[in-house]
Amino acid sequence: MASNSASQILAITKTAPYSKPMASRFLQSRRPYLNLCCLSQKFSNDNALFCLPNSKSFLLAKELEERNSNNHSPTLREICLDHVPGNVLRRLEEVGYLVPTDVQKEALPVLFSGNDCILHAQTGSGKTLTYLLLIYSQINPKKSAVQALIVVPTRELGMQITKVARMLAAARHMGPELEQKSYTVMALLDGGMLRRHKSWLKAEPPAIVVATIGSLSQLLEKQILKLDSLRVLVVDEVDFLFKSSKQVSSLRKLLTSYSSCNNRQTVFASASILQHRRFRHDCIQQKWTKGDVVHVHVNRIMPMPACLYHRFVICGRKAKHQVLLSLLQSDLPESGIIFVGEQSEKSKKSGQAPSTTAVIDFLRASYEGSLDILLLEEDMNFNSRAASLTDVRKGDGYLLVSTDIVARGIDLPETTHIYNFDLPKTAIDYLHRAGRTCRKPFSDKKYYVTNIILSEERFVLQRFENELMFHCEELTIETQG
Ligand SMILES: Nc1ncnc2c1ncn2[C@@H]1O[C@H](COP(=O)(O)OP(=O)(O)OP(=O)(O)O)[C@@H](O)[C@H]1O
Repeated sequence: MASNSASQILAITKTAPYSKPMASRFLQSRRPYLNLCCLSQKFSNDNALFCLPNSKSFLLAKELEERNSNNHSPTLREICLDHVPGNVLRRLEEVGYLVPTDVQKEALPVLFSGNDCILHAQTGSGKTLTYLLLIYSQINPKKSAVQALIVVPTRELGMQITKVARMLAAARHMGPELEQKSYTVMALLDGGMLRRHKSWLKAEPPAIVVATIGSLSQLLEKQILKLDSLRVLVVDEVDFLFKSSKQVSSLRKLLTSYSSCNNRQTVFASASILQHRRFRHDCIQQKWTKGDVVHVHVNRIMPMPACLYHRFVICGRKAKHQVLLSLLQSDLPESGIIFVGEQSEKSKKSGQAPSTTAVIDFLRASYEGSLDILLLEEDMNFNSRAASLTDVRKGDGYLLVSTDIVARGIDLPETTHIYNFDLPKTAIDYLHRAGRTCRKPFSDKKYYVTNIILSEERFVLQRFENELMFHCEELTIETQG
């Protein structure tokens, strides 16, 4: 460790066990000494620079270093060493993934030892990185064949996972021996440009494919996509896919006919696997996985993250919009998602506008805050859906009005508030909607889920509370007009 007390800048070497959030948490416990807003950090290959604002910095850095030497909790690098290529590990550190989350700590050793795995951990706990690291440990970039396949329920989630997979593959510090060949990742998602994908698949199959089941099935049936060299198969949001009557038969076929569990490692991931013992049994019976599949269940007594704070407001149907507005005015979210129920077929047939439109129109007319008001729902075309998510990710702050289409897997870490304008249908849907916030694994900030309900819906919410073991606090709102 080197210190420069004049400028109070410290260079701490061998900081691998410390991520920015972890260092921040440590320093936060010494808040009287520090104004954390002034803390910044830069990572190079193995070193980090902590810029600390006052004369206590040397002391703190020394303590950090001591902890460093006493710390037995393995870093992500230590867990992945000998399995994941060095260029991917360096990329991990460049983007700030240094300390493993609980699911990464528990599941990666199991996965690296070759077991099939049911990854069952809270929303926002880092399951994506877990299975991507397994994939990078297994695939050979020099081989031109599909070696890993990730199946997802929606185009939006597929785009997000493709981005993370490509980000890990984009190694800037590769040695000359690795520079010639990098990992290729293809997104085969509903609404994509399938003709272009077909020629690409034939000419030079990518190492990793991220796919929705519909697009995937078409290409498998036409034998344009072959899975002979498949080493890892991941099914993300597995409970959702098995529940979907449209997708389940194609999924079963993929798991047993197009490839065999004996020739691949299989990973099923979700924050909600109901009757998980039964599911594991089915996995083995149906030969979706090998017989020694491991159920990695993290935080089993707490299905939802502890940093979520749940509230409800009871009001009449006509007052809901006004209550939402009052909540936005008092909460001042950094960014928020407003979940609205899907339009029923009956209401569609009668030519009524969907509830999302009514909420959007109301907010555009009445909301005077600085957040962008955006819409994302199934009935929009794929380009408009992508445009909404791009706008959301621009980082200027948003209020995203959406249906359950964004409830599964979508990672928008800036979201501080969730509003259930309409209650979800099931406790599992509640869990996934709520899980669109609280997505910074080492943060101890509080995040809010607020339910705007009619008095007769109170028992439904109470049922969710019992099932998911959380407490929801009543809020009274004074509305204008
Ligand atoms: N080791 C890590 N250190 C810091 N941040 C991490 C780490 N692992 C994952 N993250 C971040 O945590 C967030 C949530 O991760 P991810 O999307 O994988 O959650 P998930 O478990 O798949 O959640 P869901 O069940 O909702 O899909 C992401 O923003 C990701 O970048």
